[in-house]
Amino acid sequence: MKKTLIYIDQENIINSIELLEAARQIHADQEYQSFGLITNQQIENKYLGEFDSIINIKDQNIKSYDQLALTDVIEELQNKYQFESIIIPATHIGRMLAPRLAMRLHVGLVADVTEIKKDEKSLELIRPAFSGRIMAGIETNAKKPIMLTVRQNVFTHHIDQNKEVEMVNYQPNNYNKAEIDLLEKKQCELSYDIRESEILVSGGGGALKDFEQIKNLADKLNAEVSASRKIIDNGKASRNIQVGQSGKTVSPELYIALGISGAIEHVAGLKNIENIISVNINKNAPICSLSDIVVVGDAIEFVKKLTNKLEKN
Ligand SMILES: Cc1cc2nc3c(=O)[nH]c(=O)nc-3n(C[C@H](O)[C@H](O)[C@H](O)COP(=O)(O)OP(=O)(O)OC[C@H]3O[C@@H](n4cnc5c(N)ncnc54)[C@H](O)[C@@H]3O)c2cc1C
Repeated sequence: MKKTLIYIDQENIINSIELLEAARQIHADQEYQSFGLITNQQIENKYLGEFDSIINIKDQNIKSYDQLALTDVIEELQNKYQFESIIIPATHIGRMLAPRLAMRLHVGLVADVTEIKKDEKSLELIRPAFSGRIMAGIETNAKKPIMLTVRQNVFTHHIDQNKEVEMVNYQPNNYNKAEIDLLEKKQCELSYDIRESEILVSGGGGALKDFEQIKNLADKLNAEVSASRKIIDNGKASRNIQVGQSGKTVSPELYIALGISGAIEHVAGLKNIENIISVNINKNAPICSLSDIVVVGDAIEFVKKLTNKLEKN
C-alpha cells in the first residue's frame, strides 16, 4: 500500500488537515495510508481522527518550528516508511521546511500547488508562475517521494470521519540540536484571520484616501476588512490582511472590492468566492469582469452612503 506523509503545522492545523484532500487527489485510484506528522502531541485529538496514522515525534528537545531537527527526523522517517508522497502546507514554517527536506532527500519540490490533475498516465501539479501571470503544470514522474507544498485555502477536506487512528510515538535517533529558541510568543494584533471570513470588505488604491472608513461599513455588515497590496505598501494596514499572491488566499461568501483594479496578483488570492461586488470609477477595470455586481462610482462615497443607510435601518 502507498503511504503519504502530511506535515501538520501546529500553528495552522486546519490548513494542514485540508491537505488530506490533496493526498486523495494524488493517490486517486490507489490504496494508500495517510500519516500525519506532529511533534510532542500538541494537537487536539479531534483533528487527528482524520488520518489513518499519526506519527508523534516524542522528544521535548524538538520544537515544532525547528527546521533543522525536523529535516533530520523526516529523513529518518522516509528511510523507515518509504513514503510515496510528502505534502507540506505552504505556511511560513512549511515554506522553510520543504526545500531543506527536498535537498536532503535529493528529490524535486513543486512549491505552492493550487490544483492537481491526475489521470492513468500522469500526475500534473499546477502552480502560479511568473508572478501569477501564468499557471504552470508540472508533471512529476521522477524519483519518489513526490514532494509538494500546497497553497493555503485551496483544498477542502470535510472534517467528519473521526475514525480510529493509529498513534505511533517516534523517538528519533539523530538530529541537529536547535540553533534557535522561542523566547516569547506575542499575540498578533489582529483578532481575525481573513482566510476564515465569510464577508470581506476589501479596499484598494481607489479607497486609499480614506481607507479607515471601510471599517465602519465592515462593522455594519458583520464583516472583516481586507486590502490589496496598494493599501499595505502605503502603510494603511498590516500585511496580514493583504489578499493576493504575496498575501493570503481568501474564500468568503461575499467579497466587496472597493477601488481595487483586479490585478492578476490580487485575483490570485480569490478562490471559490460566491459573490463579488466591485465599486470602481472605471467600469473596464479587470475586477469588474469577475464581479456579480459592479457599481460605477467613487468607493468612499459608496462606503459612506451604504454605512448611513445600514445605520438608519
Ligand atoms: C510579485 C508581485 C506580487 C504581488 N502580490 C500582490 C498581492 O498579493 N496582492 C495585491 O493586491 N497586489 C499584489 N501585487 C501588486 C499588483 O500588481 C497591483 O499593483 C495591486 O494589486 C494594485 O492594487 P489596487 O488595484 O488596489 O490599486 P490600483 O492599481 O491603484 O488600482 C486602483 C483601482 O481603483 C479604481 N479607482 C481609482 N479611484 C477610485 C475611486 N475614487 N473610487 C473607486 N475606484 C477608484 C481604479 O480605476 C483602479 O481600478 C503584486 C505585484 C507583484 C509584482
